[in-house]
Amino acid sequence: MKNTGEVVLCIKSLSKKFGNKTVLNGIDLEVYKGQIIGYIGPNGAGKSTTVKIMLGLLDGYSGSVELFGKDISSDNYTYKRKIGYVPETAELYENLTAAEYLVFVGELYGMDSSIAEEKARKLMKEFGIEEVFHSRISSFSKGMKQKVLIISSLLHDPDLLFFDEPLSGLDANSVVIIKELMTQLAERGKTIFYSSHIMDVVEKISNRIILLVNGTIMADGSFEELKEKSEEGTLEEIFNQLTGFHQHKSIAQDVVSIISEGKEYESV
Ligand SMILES: Nc1ncnc2c1ncn2[C@@H]1O[C@H](COP(=O)(O)OP(=O)(O)OP(=O)(O)O)[C@@H](O)[C@H]1O
Repeated sequence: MKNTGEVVLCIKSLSKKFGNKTVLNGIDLEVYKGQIIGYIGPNGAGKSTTVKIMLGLLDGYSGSVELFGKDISSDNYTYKRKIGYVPETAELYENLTAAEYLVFVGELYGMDSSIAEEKARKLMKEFGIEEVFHSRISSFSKGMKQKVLIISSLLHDPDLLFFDEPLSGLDANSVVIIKELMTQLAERGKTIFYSSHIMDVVEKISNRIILLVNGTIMADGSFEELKEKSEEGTLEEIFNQLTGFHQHKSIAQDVVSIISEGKEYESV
């Protein structure tokens, strides 16, 4: 996909092994300011591994990763202040209150604590959870924890956002807010790397979709471009076609018959 905008992220020949297993196999990628990248692929394809490398959480890779024009291996982590991250599974400090946690995260990003607290309170209000600002996170529902996580990724106004299944546990109203939020942030020049298995959301909000299979980029383009090439209707169908998966009916049938096997034994 061609774009003449400012390059925010540049990956060259990125490979990563865990033991003998090659998880990323020579990835080349340029991402431009204001893009919403739908980063998709089967379980175990290497999506989280790529994101963790870009965040400086994983090393021992080959190739190069540049964020905001600087190689992350030679930068002294100042680039991290421009990044927001919602991990797929997060360890929140649940003994802290939301206020304590968000101020702590804000300070990690170099924010003044009173500014972080004020912004955090306002954002909690927007997400409808202001009344639990001073409650311990351990008492929150899954969706409330997810909202705190999303707020913690946005508090410092990052330029690049990594969202790994950010809608997990959110109710339908909140999902609409986050989708709209992503669109508006991208319009303001923020770049969003959005990793998800919910294909209809990826299809609607991404202006570029990257499909990773076995550590290799198998498709890269707008939804319309992928649709044209694969001659399929929805992103879910394109995904199944490009990953060569057509056995959903027979697998479901096998599962149903395995489940009913126990019943035959019982009735004997
Ligand atoms: N720390 C690790 N040690 C060994 N193997 C790992 C480690 N982290 C990931 N892997 C392996 O690397 C492969 C890619 O994992 P990764 O988490 O990047 O996949 P993913 O595309 O994010 O998958 P999912 O959609 O299931 O979240 C998997 O086979 C996984 O088992």
